[in-house]
Amino acid sequence: MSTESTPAVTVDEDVLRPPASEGEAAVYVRNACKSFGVGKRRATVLRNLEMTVKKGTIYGLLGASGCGKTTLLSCIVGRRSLDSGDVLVLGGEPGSPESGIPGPRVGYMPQELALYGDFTIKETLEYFGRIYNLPSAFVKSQMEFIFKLLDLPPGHRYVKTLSGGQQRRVSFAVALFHEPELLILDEPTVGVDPMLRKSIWNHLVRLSTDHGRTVIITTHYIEEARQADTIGLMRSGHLLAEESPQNLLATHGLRTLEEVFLKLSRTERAKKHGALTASGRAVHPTDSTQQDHGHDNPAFLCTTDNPDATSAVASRNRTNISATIHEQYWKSSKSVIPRADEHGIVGLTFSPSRQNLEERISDSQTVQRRVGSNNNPPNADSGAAPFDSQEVVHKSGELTTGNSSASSCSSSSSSCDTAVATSRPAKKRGSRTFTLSMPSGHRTAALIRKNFLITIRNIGMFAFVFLMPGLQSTLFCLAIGRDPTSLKMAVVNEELDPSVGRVCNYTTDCTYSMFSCRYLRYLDNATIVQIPYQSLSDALDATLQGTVWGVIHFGPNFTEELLERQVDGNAVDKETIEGSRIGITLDWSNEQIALTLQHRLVGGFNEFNRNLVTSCDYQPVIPSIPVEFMDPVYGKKNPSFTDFMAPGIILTIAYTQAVSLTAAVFINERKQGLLDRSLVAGVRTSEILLGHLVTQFTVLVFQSSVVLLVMLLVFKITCQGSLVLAMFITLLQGMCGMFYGFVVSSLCDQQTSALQLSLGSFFPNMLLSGVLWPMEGMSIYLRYLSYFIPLTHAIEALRCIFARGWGIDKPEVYWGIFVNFGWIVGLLSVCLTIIRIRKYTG
Ligand SMILES: Nc1ncnc2c1ncn2[C@@H]1O[C@H](COP(=O)(O)OP(=O)(O)OP(=O)(O)O)[C@@H](O)[C@H]1O
Repeated sequence: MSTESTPAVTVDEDVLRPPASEGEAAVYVRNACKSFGVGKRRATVLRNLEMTVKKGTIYGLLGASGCGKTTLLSCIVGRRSLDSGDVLVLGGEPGSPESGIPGPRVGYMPQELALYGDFTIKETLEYFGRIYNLPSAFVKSQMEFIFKLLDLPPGHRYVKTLSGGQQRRVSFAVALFHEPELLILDEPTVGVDPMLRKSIWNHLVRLSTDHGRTVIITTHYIEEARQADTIGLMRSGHLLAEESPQNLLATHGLRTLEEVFLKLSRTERAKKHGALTASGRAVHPTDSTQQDHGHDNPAFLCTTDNPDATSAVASRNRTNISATIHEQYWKSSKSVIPRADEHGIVGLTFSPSRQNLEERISDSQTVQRRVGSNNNPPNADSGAAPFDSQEVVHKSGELTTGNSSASSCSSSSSSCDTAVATSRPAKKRGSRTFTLSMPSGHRTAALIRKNFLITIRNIGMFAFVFLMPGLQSTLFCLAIGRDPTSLKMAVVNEELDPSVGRVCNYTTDCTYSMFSCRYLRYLDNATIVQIPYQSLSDALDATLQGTVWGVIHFGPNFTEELLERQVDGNAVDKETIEGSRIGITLDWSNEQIALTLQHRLVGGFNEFNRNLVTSCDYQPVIPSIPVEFMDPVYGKKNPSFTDFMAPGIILTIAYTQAVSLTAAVFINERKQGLLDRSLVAGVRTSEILLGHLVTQFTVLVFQSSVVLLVMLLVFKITCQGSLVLAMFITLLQGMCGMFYGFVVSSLCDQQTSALQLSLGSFFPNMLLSGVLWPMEGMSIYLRYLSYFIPLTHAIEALRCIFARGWGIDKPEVYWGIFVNFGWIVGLLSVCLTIIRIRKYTG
């Protein structure tokens, strides 16, 4: 690899030290037990497993599918915890600052691809470079090197367009990229051709022998593991052997590792058979070495195998084991200080005291040199800021600080050894160091950038985010709340001559004799389409057939009877009343349409009546009722249903869009292994949440603005009050949806269950919150329930702003805001609790 382009940075002289001495252990596992499931479904995957990975060596972990390799690795990188037993990684328990896990001291390649399909190869490496805060010069030179080493396709190629083997190589490149002290690779050579496999192994050997890196690798190609320093042959959750390949072959007198593995498996099966026969239990003849589902050999029973084991015994065992392991570890290990600092990468470093650290920093300032090879990826802050001030550790009342380049400049490892050795006995098992961690700026910025890029690059997602809200609000305004038009009504006018088809010859003449025709003129033609019928029976039949929505019927003497009624007032007989009646028969199967027709027919009669008085000087046909509706206090006299529904629709769009964008964020990343990779790299859940929060909030502001603009400007929905307040309530509602989405996303493992939970919230929200129908129409019990729904109060508040022009001083408005805030805080707490319980914490 070229050394020309590497920048001058501050590093420790000790960084390029030779491989670690025999006694040093990078990973130390004792009595590891791990089970999945509960009760009868409980399956033990790791059984009292013991493993020692020496520093500066390659450890090949081999075993049949399902024997627990991935589970073991996930416990080593701290993504899962053991039921009992201990793991020490680089001098500390995973998750403790001493171990450097999570953080840049470890490079982890999970079994899943763990890549963003919408990133190019170059962007992928740059992204992880940003996560690790690597300087751009280092990223550039390292990229050249890695592209050549792994024979990667051109950097502009999108990951999703690569072949399976190419994608695995990119995933491998990510693990290698920052040149970590410990590489944990879960099947990196799957789907890789033999030539490239050889070059990968050569590179791993170079990393361990020349630069003292430690590698743990699982592979199904047993023979390629000959190049490893140590091989762990794993079966049924424990190691059958842990030896160098040469020793294994020599001891068993066999030619291949595969033969050794089969021999050991058979021996163990025979032991198991013996043990079970002795205990009177049958062994299934098809028990295979190829498919490993655990076994019941009492010799390998973990405490967790026995569900009845008392917690006291388990706890006592654990304490004894813990005490022993620590003693053994610190005896066997040379106990160098954890070396995140050795690489000059930002990381948590345990140090016995602030004073000691400061001494080391002051020493280090004299040791500056140009990096001779790329095995020491420097921190972007190298030489400028010795401390990553965001990573501050409180331990036993002391303040110690995570350090990048500064502590890497410590004068010598032996002084560090002394420092750690003296501090070690003070460490109490189980008293996990409390880490005060503010979200880091560079990681959060990288996550936000990543979220935006993914949103923009994914066409489906882009359309959903940027076009959907406008489309939804347009569709709502066009489809909902408008009055129905072109409703066919049969007209049977027996005043007219049947021989000419009973069609009115309209005229504006006041003396025109037929009131029936005069009335029909005042009907709203846009709403009612009049279809003449010869007889009442035909018209009723047409209504029964669904051809028309109803019938308007005038008797043969309609005009005379009406005039008689006008003259005689209340003294008319029953026959006159019936003869002067306009008979309306309606199809009420569609209430909204029938109500519209009723409204128009009555309205038309009022117009006809008024016109007779004003234009033609007639007396009113019927005396008007003594009720008059004055101008409304709020709203319009004839509001459209759209006005009523608009606030609810605006808030529903904001809520559902936010839920649908966030409900799957963790699920996707978790399934693809991206969450594990990010968390092992040192990304914190708070940063992931913050990253999504910033991205989604930006999207939400855009979406809410579009919805309000479409509704208010394009479709002229009335807003009497403050637009800023309306926007604020819409954003709050969107945030409720966002946090509900985060809860769903952290709770569900599958997209289908996330979808069900999201949809499950949509309908109760919609139906109970008063979006579709006034709350006053609900039963009193249902109303109480609806008061707990976040949408209910927000809709009420927005309606008051839109229709009444009220401000924040009114209880209806500020109550809507309070309730939304309450929901946001509640949902955030639930989300954080789930994350903590389900161990997504970084
Ligand atoms: N979350 C889980 N819940 C239940 N069982 C699990 C879970 N994860 C793993 N297992 C089970 O634990 C066993 C060991 O799985 P693991 O993935 O560790 O095997 P492996 O040796 O890595 O296999 P492979 O080589 O095929 O990847 C398997 O039987 C698997 O079904």
